[in-house]
Amino acid sequence: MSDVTIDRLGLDYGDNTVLKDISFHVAEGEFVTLLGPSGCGKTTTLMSIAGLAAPTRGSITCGEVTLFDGARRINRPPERRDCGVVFQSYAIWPHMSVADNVAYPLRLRRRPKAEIAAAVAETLALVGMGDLAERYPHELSGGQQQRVAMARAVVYSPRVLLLDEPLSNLDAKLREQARVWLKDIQARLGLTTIFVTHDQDEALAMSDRIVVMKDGAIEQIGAPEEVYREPSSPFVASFLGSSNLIAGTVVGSSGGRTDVRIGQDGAVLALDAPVGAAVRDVQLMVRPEDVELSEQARDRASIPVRIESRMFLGSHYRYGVSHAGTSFFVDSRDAVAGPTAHAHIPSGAARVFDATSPTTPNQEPVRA
Ligand SMILES: Nc1ncnc2c1ncn2[C@@H]1O[C@H](COP(=O)(O)OP(=O)(O)OP(=O)(O)O)[C@@H](O)[C@H]1O
Repeated sequence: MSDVTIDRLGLDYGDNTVLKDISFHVAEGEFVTLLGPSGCGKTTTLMSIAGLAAPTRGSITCGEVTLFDGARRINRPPERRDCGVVFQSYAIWPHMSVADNVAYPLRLRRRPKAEIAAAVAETLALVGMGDLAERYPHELSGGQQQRVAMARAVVYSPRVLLLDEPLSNLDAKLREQARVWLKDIQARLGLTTIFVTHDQDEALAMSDRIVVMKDGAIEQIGAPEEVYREPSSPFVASFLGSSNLIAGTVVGSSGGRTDVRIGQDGAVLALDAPVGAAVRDVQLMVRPEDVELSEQARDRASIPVRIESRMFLGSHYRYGVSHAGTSFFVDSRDAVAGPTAHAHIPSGAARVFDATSPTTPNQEPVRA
């Protein structure tokens, strides 16, 4: 088995607690992404698994093998962890040819020459670099160097693949192509993979599950659709995709439905979202793409808005609108003339968060 279990992993640099006892599990063959803003501890988590950072407490296991256990003082050296690592910088040897770079992990493991030659040829073919085996890194493009780094990481069939922002040095177009081939190789080899990025699009596009991190703690773990559509906190909502966070006041609730007034004196929205009995001040999370904008009022739930700004984003327009002193964004495929219009927020489109409770790790949305 090559599943990975992180159990209450903590890491301090002096007084600075960088990992706050985090726990998650990566199933065999699964592609899990650590996503979060700069400094939240993604790389430290990955490097702890690789054996290149020193956790203070907790444990890391891969299948039956304990890689690290603070209480039992177990700390396997990196070369005995069987983890293939690809760094943002690629870290391929400049003085070695492509073939020698890829052969390097096998030579370290003292594999027979014929086996090395066969594995290098097979792996270079896998990453589409078969014709460039004799080139040196300075004779390669960034995308090709990245393929060499990937080939070197997978050539010895590691139990786990650890990827630290491997696509971030590529330009936008190459990056999109690289997502596809990297995911394809991972799936073909069935490699248990942990991927670090701060790019939400990359995380949504590639992952089986996403671990959203903030300040050394886990905010939410779930499938891409789940963390996008059902964020557990305003932080997750605003980190993944565009979100409006609209201040409101609960003016009534019953049977899983809640009436929320926008701002102090705006319209009242009837929402399919339960809230706790004592909750009054709330934040509504609504995605711009879920709000509809029309020139005429459609029904009683239509909200009159003033159009404050308009951006053309290719596939749609993004309008900045205001209603009773509250501003939010609305996406619309069609141009709307303005200066006034009507916004329609479907009853199921908003998530309701208690505005008075701090955003704590793993916080669930407000429930009845
Ligand atoms: N060797 C170190 N000594 C002291 N503090 C460190 C060390 N390495 C990392 N840190 C701190 O640990 C925190 C987490 O860093 P880490 O690199 O894991 O974040 P990250 O989420 O990967 O960020 P980024 O996306 O910018 O790489 C940061 O506050 C960083 O300054």
